[in-house]
Amino acid sequence: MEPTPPLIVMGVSGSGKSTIGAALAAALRVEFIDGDDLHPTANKEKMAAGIPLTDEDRAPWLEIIAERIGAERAEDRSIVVACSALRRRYRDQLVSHAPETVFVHLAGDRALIADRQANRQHEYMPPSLLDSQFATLEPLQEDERAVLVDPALTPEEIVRRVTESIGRPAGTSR
Ligand SMILES: Nc1ncnc2c1ncn2[C@@H]1O[C@H](COP(=O)(O)OP(=O)(O)OP(=O)(O)O)[C@@H](O)[C@H]1O
Ligand SMILES: O=C(O)[C@H](O)[C@@H](O)[C@H](O)[C@H](O)CO
Repeated sequence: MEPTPPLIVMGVSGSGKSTIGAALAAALRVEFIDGDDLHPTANKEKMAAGIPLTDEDRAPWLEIIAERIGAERAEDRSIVVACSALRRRYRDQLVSHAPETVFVHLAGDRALIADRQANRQHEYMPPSLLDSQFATLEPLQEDERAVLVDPALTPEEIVRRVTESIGRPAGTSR
């Protein structure tokens, strides 16, 4: 079997990246890292103040994540990462050290995601930034390795679909 590719669980704020990323990593028995935890403090403060990040704000953060994926690959290890990855150029940067990486896009209905955001606590991300998240989101393109899933499904069903589509049904680690 080919090794499990790195996975980046992407989507707007509140789409379920942290929840699904952790569940996928557990199913695949690989490490999980949450991009939320890797933002510089200045980025967190900006978002907490209700100001969307710019390309310049995101670039160093994306680089940290890209290098981390590359470091795992150099050790022949897969990884699951939760990262918004909203724009094509961000995604290209994220996979620059591991082009076999597969994006899992939690492509959801705005009303569902707004409802979930309203019912959770977040360290720094206010629901008011959801519009800018959707405005920034660029759909995956045909030449990107990706699996699209609806975040309205249960986490168990999402994990089942993703692991099947990458040829790694849950529990069959590399
Ligand atoms: N498939 C699902 N079914 C039901 N509830 C879900 C599902 N996925 C996530 N949730 C819930 O939706 C809320 C948002 O999920 P989560 O925090 O994982 O999203 P996120 O994309 O990581 O958000 P952010 O990027 O803002 O940190 C949480 O309360 C979580 O428990
Ligand atoms: O690119 C971005 O705008 C950010 O990564 C946001 O998406 C948040 O960090 C994350 O979703 C937590 O709410």
